[in-house]
Amino acid sequence: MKLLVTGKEGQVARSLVERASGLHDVTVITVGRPEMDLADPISIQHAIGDANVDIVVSAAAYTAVDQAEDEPELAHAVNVTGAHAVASAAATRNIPVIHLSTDYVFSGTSNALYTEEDATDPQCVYGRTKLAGELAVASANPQHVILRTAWVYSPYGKNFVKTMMRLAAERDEISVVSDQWGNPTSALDIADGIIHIAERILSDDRNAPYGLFHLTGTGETNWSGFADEIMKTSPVHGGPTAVIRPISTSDYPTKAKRPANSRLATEKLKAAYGWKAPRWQTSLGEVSKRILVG
Ligand SMILES: NC(=O)C1=CN([C@@H]2O[C@H](COP(=O)(O)OP(=O)(O)OC[C@H]3O[C@@H](n4cnc5c(N)ncnc54)[C@H](O)[C@@H]3O)[C@@H](O)[C@H]2O)C=CC1
Repeated sequence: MKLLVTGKEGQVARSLVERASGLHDVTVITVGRPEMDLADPISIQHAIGDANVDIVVSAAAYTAVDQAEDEPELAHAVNVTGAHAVASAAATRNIPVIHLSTDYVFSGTSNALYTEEDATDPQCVYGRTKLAGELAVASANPQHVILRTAWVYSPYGKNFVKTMMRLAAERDEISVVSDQWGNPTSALDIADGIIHIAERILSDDRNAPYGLFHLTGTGETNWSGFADEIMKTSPVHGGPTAVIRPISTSDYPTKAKRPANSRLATEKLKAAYGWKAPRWQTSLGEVSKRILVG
């Protein structure tokens, strides 16, 4: 099986390359800037048209949540027009697309886990562009699996786990918000899930269940609880630790509004594809070790 993944340096793209390298029957090729720019639809046509692949994984996105408030046009060009062009280029070649989306499509005012059927109401530019991107992908390519994920971390790129470890090396105490709830998700688990889904799509002769699914780490916490767990696992692998001080969102203002609750229900994915991510604490242990020990 050959996968084409957008974004060369992204957490999910690099995790897919890593996981595929351990499998003899999965090849991953990545395309990204400068030759493939999501803001340039012609470059997308070239990148996907030239590749002979089984599945396209649309993982690249404008992911700077706060910066998007100042650059709504660019965020829209990448997350909506670009995502549409990727899905459409794949559709022209009869290739299914697996597209990544976000928990930030929800307002966060519900206290329950959000299902795929729940009403969306994004509160920030990033969330609005990712929601419009979902609709654009679905309309461009009937063979689509859209995966909403959340709170992504990995050994690669910039993420919350690495930020907490850096801050712990610099200070004794770190203030972290405790009133935003969600599901920490390892990009390595996302990669495993994507490979599982892609194999199913191909083995079912492309009659696999298409549509919208939630894929996150199993279990939930708030950012302060996530930080606490990082501070527990870090010293196990010789890393720094610090005291985590819970604060409220009002004490840590950000440009983009985040949902207070964006915990996602993942039963639909489990029922359709028989796949579920490990508990988030288990995956965090693996990633912490990778960051600290290699
Ligand atoms: N990081 C997170 O916490 C979350 C991510 N997601 C979604 O999951 C997917 C994967 O996220 P990550 O791997 O964490 O993202 P990332 O931020 O690590 O990587 C994004 C990639 O997109 C590329 N990119 C950005 N603009 C581009 C452009 N104009 N043309 C070509 N490439 C461009 C970047 O160069 C980078 O390689 C994205 O669709 C994101 O929206 C969803 C929920 C949470």
